Amino acid sequence: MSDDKAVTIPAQSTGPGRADGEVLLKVTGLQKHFPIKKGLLQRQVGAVHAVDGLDFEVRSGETLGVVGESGCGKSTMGRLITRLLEPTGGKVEFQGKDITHLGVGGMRPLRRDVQMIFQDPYSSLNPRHTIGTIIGAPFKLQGVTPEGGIKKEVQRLLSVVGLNPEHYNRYPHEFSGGQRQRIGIARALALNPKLVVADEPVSALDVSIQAQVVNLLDDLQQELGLTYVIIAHDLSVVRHVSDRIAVMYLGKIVELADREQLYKSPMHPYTKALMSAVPIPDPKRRNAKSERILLQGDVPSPISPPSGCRFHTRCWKATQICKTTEPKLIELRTGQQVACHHPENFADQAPQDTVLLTVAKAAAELVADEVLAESAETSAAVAAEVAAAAEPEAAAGDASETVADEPEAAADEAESAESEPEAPASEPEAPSAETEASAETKVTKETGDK
Ligand SMILES: Nc1ncnc2c1ncn2[C@@H]1O[C@H](COP(=O)(O)OP(=O)(O)OP(=O)(O)O)[C@@H](O)[C@H]1O
Repeated sequence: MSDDKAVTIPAQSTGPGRADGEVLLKVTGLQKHFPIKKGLLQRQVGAVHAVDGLDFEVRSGETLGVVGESGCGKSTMGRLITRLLEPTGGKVEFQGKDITHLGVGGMRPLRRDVQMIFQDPYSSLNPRHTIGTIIGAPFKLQGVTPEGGIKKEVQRLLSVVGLNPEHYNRYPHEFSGGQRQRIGIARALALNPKLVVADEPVSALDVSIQAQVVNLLDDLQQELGLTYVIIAHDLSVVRHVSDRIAVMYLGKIVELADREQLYKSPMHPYTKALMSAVPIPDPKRRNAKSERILLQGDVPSPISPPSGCRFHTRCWKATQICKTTEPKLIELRTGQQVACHHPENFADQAPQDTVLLTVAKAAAELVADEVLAESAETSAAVAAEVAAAAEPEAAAGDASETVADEPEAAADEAESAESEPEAPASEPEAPSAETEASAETKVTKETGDK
């Protein structure tokens, strides 16, 4: 989908309890490493860490949006949970049943319950088959005869997805892109599935058609009680249809939050960067906090992902701990999990670590001053709130002290993003010039090796 074109999709209905259903799908430590082989003997010389330890749940009736840049492992994740791919590690449970390593035979009954809609409506439909044959194929594969026969059921499905049932005998090339995607949706719905995984369902379509297909998916969810995992490379589509959103970066989930919370106060810097790239269609809001965050360089190779936090090579907040220690995905706020040492809109998780890496300073140059200042301000305000809530008594006595301390630390942070690193605000004593210089040299040397 083009970045400069905004998709105007009205906010979708969020029925009561839509996200409160039973857990339909549970994924634990899910991994997929594609081996890289070389030579005559086809020895394995490495692996593409496409999906590298995912943990999440999908509840009945909800829509989980999964976003991330190209190559971060979204499609692989989709194929793993629909069991089109065999995981390297971890566990996939569907309705409490472990389906991680089920064979073709074991998966057959489950194929009815879990369906996938593919990105490209041009290549995912066999051009030699009529749409009647295409949509009717799942019945034949499963040996199911619907009431009234396959033809009648296929015609019913055609009208459900907004196509003319009379077109049963036409071929895919006789339909437009949007209509072909409707055919793909009808095929996915044939066996009345519980979970539908849609991999970039609208990104191959014309912008004007995208909203129609998204609305169709939403209507079908209301009518048929479907559960969706919708994969997209940016937030402009999933923001309107998802109850929760998982943000992926290099094979990992870096943030998983309720839609509202993610938009109101994203915590991972990468989420913030992705959100800044979403065009704002409302002209009144065009100038409001819409500073675009440009990310430095490309996504690193999933063959040898960066150490620690994988985003540290492009993050404007990265410090030494980000390079050495992988942050765990933890629930910092109810309904919002994040894997970050220095989250936005929340108290710093590693406040002692304030010296920015050289790469972070380079990344900060691509981020508008306003964004850096706002980031420092909100983080400081939240930190003060958290401190006050944690120690109400102490806060009552030392309120002025606590509040006065935090913005200073934050101001240091903003400053250090632009200038040479300052002495860490929380250190009891400023480190000597020598210590500071050696820290900087070490960082420069290490990052120079990249
Ligand atoms: N069959 C495969 N063999 C080897 N590497 C693969 C295979 N499939 C995917 N990959 C690699 O795994 C990584 C993740 O790919 P994946 O398609 O899941 O990402 P994505 O986020 O869906 O990207 P896109 O939006 O471009 O499809 C990429 O580096 C890709 O090259």
